Amino acid sequence: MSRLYVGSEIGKLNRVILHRPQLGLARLTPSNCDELLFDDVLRIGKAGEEHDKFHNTLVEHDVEVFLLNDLLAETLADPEAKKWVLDQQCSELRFGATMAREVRSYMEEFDNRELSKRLTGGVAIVDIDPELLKTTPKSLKGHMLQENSFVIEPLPNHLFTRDTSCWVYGGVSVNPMAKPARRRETVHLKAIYQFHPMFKNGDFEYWYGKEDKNYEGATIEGGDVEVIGRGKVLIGISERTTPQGIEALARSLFANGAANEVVAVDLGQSRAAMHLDTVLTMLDHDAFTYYPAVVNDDSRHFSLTPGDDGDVIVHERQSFFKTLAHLAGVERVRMVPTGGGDIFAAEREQWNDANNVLTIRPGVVIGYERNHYTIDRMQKEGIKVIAIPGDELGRGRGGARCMSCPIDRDDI
Ligand SMILES: NC(=O)NCCC[C@H](N)C(=O)O
Repeated sequence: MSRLYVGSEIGKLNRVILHRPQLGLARLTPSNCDELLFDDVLRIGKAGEEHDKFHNTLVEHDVEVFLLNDLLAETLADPEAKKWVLDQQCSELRFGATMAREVRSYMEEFDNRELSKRLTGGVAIVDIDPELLKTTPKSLKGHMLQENSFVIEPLPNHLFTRDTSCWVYGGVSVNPMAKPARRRETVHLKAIYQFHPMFKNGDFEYWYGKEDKNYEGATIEGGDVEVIGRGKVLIGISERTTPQGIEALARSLFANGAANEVVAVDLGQSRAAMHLDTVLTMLDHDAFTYYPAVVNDDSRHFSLTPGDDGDVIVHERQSFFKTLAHLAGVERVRMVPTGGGDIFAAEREQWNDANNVLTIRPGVVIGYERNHYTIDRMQKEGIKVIAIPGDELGRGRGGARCMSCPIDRDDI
């Protein structure tokens, strides 16, 4: 059984989960893309090519890649897993009893590969039979469907595998997502981790999100969670990750002795800086890239440490850069800011995920080639940047770090 363990942000990256988006992107239109958290419609073929380039770059650098649709299809081969996934995705609460039956029997006809594709890419009313549901006298929802309605909503943000689940040391958090457009993604990751042969008997813990319950406001998204190493974890308080979510994850990590300190940093609430990794990412033992307009030495931040009886002790700290040095276990940190032209260049490059690079070993990162000012600055600090195209993929507002979920990474 291969190791399931993520010991750091920058140690040698061994295995990741990616999602190559196709059908999900084909469903994006100008009228639904806002709701689906994309800023535009994409050129699907081009986005696929860019993703292949990212995938191949990882393989060339000795990283083993697993694709979400393959893992999900293999998971669905287990009848218990298939039943569980369909119970979740075709529930009566979602459709009403009659329509739930119709949708379920439609989905059950697919082979596992096609079912995986449809669960992630969505099913539109026109894919089934528009007449069938409209004329079902017992389904009120059926009567209300329009020609462009979805029966199973597409999940184009599965592209950002970092967010839906995140591995922290010897376990995983299957994340309760903040935005309705992403909540169903978690069902697929839960199914994979519970039933897929690679994970089913794996030696790992569940830190958070495993129970089938409403987590209300206690949301976490993996883009906010950075595993610094040496038992330290840095988490953004953001548009997506709440203080109560962080506290719950910290308690669970501490209860198991998996972490000894969690630092939570306030990022405010904005779409541009929706996750910590859109404004701050670790590049090397002592180097981070950051977007100073959102996160800087004055950022409000708190240290959570284990207290008595399972409680956490919270204390506010001063000087965020000193805290980063403390977390990284170094004397001082080198901070590489976004951009390098003027303030406009910095804002443009942050928007295009200049800070959202994927470190594959200390001092070596993968990032979008378009962010040349930030790349230049990183190179001047001795960081090796492997540039990939991302003009289409970037319209979903995520870069290489967001598009990868490490499941095996070395300690530092
Ligand atoms: N970690 C990240 O920053 N992930 C990017 C997520 C982008 C996606 N369109 C979203 O809004 O959730």
